[in-house]
Amino acid sequence: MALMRTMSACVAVAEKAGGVLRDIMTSGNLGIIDKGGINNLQTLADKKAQLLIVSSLMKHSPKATIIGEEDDVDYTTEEAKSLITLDTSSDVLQHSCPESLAHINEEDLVIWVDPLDGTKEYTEGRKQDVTVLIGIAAHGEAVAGVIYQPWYEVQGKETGRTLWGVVGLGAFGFNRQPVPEGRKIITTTRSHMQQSVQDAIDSCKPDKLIQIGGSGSKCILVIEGLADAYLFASPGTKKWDTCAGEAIIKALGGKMTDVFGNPIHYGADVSYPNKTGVLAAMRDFDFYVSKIPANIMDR
Ligand SMILES: O=P(O)(O)O[C@H]1[C@H](O)[C@@H](O)[C@H](OP(=O)(O)O)[C@@H](O)[C@H]1O
Ligand SMILES: [Mg+2]
Ligand SMILES: [Mg+2]
Ligand SMILES: [Mg+2]
Repeated sequence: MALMRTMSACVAVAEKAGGVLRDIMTSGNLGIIDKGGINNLQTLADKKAQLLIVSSLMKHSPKATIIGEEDDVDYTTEEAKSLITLDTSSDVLQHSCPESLAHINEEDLVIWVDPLDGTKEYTEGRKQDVTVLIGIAAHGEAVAGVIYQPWYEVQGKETGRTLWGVVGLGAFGFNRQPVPEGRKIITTTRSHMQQSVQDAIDSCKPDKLIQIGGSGSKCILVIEGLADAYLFASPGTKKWDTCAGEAIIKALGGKMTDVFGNPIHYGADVSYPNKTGVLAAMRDFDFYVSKIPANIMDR
């Protein structure tokens, strides 16, 4: 039951953090900082949303390990205390924990927090690409996750939405489109395109390519059946970019690995970068793996 309790808090805090992203965007004062590297920005929203999420989860699930993207956040301040919320999601709590995960204790959990995925797009006003990502791993594997989309539109209104899932239970908060047999639509980076990424895509001969920002937004395309694979043959994403999406995709019967089909490990002691890229698909997974040249990232 520890997993469902923690997951119910993750869903509630992801939604609250989405409110922080909306408020700071509305204020117009984003406080953009360049963290170095290619298109690697931080804003006041990344920091405040992480402060809210991590302070709240430390209080709610004190025995879990929590790893957030931003490393310059002080959890001992008055601001941190004022942002703590112990809300939980009744949508999550109405479900029982799947038997396969019932033995997991709070101290087994590693929570990967990306308070604002798609920061570059956030600074450009590309709000549909922005998400809040919280993934939960146990014994090294992604087991549960929430993706909150603060600017998701319903009938022209930016109401936001929450997609969440637990492996062995299922995934909720979206409608999956019926997907024609054999279709190959690939989604990939918008702002980190390079030769290895293009070569891997070309080798799969997709029917169509969708380039959007953010790892969460690309996972959503796969989850909803609007894309068939998320393929990024390059270093660039980190464990907090992929854990939540991987858990939801797995909960739906799909798969996420590196581009060679090797599992991504999410234990507390792993290195953060996904050095050998990302591949996620709901079906035809082996087809995509078979098309990736073995030396794709050494060229
Ligand atoms: O949380 P941020 O830093 O916005 O996460 C980014 C990654 O840093 C970035 O590398 C990924 O690149 P693309 O948008 O080009 O795919 C992005 O997916 C985000 O996850
Ligand atoms: Mg970032
Ligand atoms: Mg990210
Ligand atoms: Mg981020």
